[in-house]
Amino acid sequence: MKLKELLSDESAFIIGDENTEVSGVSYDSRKVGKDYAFFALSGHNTDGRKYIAEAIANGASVIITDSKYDTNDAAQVVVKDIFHFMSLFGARFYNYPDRELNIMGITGTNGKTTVTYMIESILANSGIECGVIGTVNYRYKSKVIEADNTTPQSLDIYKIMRDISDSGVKYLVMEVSSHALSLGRVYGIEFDVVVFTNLTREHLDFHKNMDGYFEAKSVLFKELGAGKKSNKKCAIINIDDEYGEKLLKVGISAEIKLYSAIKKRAADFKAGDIEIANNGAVFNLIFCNERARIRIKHIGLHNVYNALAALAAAVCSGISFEKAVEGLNNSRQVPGRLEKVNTIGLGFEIVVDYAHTDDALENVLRALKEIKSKRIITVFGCGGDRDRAKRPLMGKTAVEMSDFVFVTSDNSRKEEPYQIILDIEVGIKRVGKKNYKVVVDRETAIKEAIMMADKGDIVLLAGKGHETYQIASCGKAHFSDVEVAEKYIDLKAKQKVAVKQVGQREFIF
Ligand SMILES: CC(=O)N[C@H]1[C@@H](OP(=O)(O)OP(=O)(O)OC[C@H]2O[C@@H](n3ccc(=O)[nH]c3=O)[C@H](O)[C@@H]2O)O[C@H](CO)[C@@H](O)[C@@H]1O[C@H](C)C(=O)N[C@@H](C)C(=O)N[C@H](CCC(=O)O)C(=O)O
Ligand SMILES: Nc1ncnc2c1ncn2[C@@H]1O[C@H](COP(=O)(O)OP(=O)(O)OP(=O)(O)O)[C@@H](O)[C@H]1O
Repeated sequence: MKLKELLSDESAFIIGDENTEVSGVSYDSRKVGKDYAFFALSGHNTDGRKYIAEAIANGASVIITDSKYDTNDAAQVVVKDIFHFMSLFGARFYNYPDRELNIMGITGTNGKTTVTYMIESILANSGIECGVIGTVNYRYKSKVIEADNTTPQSLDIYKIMRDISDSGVKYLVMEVSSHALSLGRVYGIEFDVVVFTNLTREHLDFHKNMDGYFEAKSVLFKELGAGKKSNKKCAIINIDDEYGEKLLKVGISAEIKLYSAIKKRAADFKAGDIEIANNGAVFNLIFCNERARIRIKHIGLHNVYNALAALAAAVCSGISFEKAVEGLNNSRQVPGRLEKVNTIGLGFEIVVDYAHTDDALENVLRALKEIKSKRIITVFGCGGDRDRAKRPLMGKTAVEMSDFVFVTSDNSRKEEPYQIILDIEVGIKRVGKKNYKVVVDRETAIKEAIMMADKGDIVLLAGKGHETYQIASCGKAHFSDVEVAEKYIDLKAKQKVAVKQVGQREFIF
């Protein structure tokens, strides 16, 4: 493909031959091959411009930058907004795979992953295969790609979309993070259905304030309908959330469908008569003249909202209400979201959940409180190099809604774990609670929680969910809450047997 075929009417200043051949695209010099176009992105750790020489040495024929670079060894395109330009370039390089797919984009602070899994189950129930891009992984057919980001860079999205479409799959369900929206990772992608789940405090290290965070999310809705696809587009909004209401005012030029559960709002998809049990939730779902009793295996009111969002997205994508209901009722467990660990008959429960905001923690603890348990023992920490302000809020929520809390580490990254815990303790001390213990090492904290647990208790391991790693200043090491829990469940079971045996012997002699 010639460079000039990949350029369009965006403002771009070309230095060199526009007939230069382009055989690949990359924003990472280490992945550049012969005749690649290299995008020199300014990053948060380093500047891609520093790697231009390496990219050229690896075979780059074109360099794309946002300020002129001194070289005669490759053609150069100087652009104003490199992230937007990269997305449009990717669309042309991969020949607009988004136009061949029915794409659902899910955004919001919490629930994105769960909703994508529910939609995947609904589609599967209708015999429809779909690709999924999200926090847990990127997958289609039998292919599973490890996820570095919830929403990857535009070039990666276009590459995956091309592969998905070429494999014969027609649907894509994608989580769209606020970072992706701010950094142009989905710029120009032609979505068919977009969903807003909720907006609560998160990522304010990046967005500065809630207005900035909301602005980022609203981009997905403002841009819906732009592009070449002629089919009807649909925006699905949780109207029980105050930011859902705000979203209605941003100017959406597509059909809007609202969903509501507890607040008696006028909505297209409504849940009523909600019953939360310890094995799931049951509720009535009403859409136009249709009504169904839904039984999902996911506990908690927040999952009723997720189910409404998923069903609405599926129906707006052409799935019949009846089939969507059937699929929802059969939707599978989401890895690391209220995932139960087998406690081999010890009489208490262990639940692993990805809650890493105060709102998510509150929702999960509320869901667990609805299941009649003796005590709730929570293990949690907060991530390093990320939004500091949520730490005391999570501390407060944890001690107020649990019987006992182990405050520990969770991806401390370059920060000192104990420093993060001190921030958490600020919130705990503010409410004067003493029902907690600091155990910096996460494995030890999980062990202590399991050893403390007794019949009828629930141990919540919050924050890491599906993750199989722990990131600290020394690097990334394998770590899984589920595996660690299983290890100490096993130990506790063995100790119990040993105690029993000792007891029996004492009885015999
Ligand atoms: C803050 C942020 O968005 N960072 C993303 C960004 O990395 P960065 O800016 O740190 O990149 P950098 O290391 O400074 O490098 C700058 C440029 O030089 C290039 N480079 C670098 C080294 C080299 O040898 N050669 C080379 O060409 C890099 O490829 C890059 O293009 O570009 C990377 C490649 O695409 C992303 O993986 C990375 O996400 C990091 C891992 C991250 O943690 N991002 C978070 C904040 C994020 O985006 N999260 C949201 C979800 C949030 C949520 O809802 O929970 C997400 O969508 O994932
Ligand atoms: N609709 C919801 N409202 C509030 N909290 C929720 C909701 N759904 C899930 N949660 C909580 O948020 C956690 C993350 O859920 P999920 O992974 O589905 O959301 P997400 O938006 O994909 O999050 P992330 O972007 O951090 O990956 C869950 O483990 C649960 O604690």
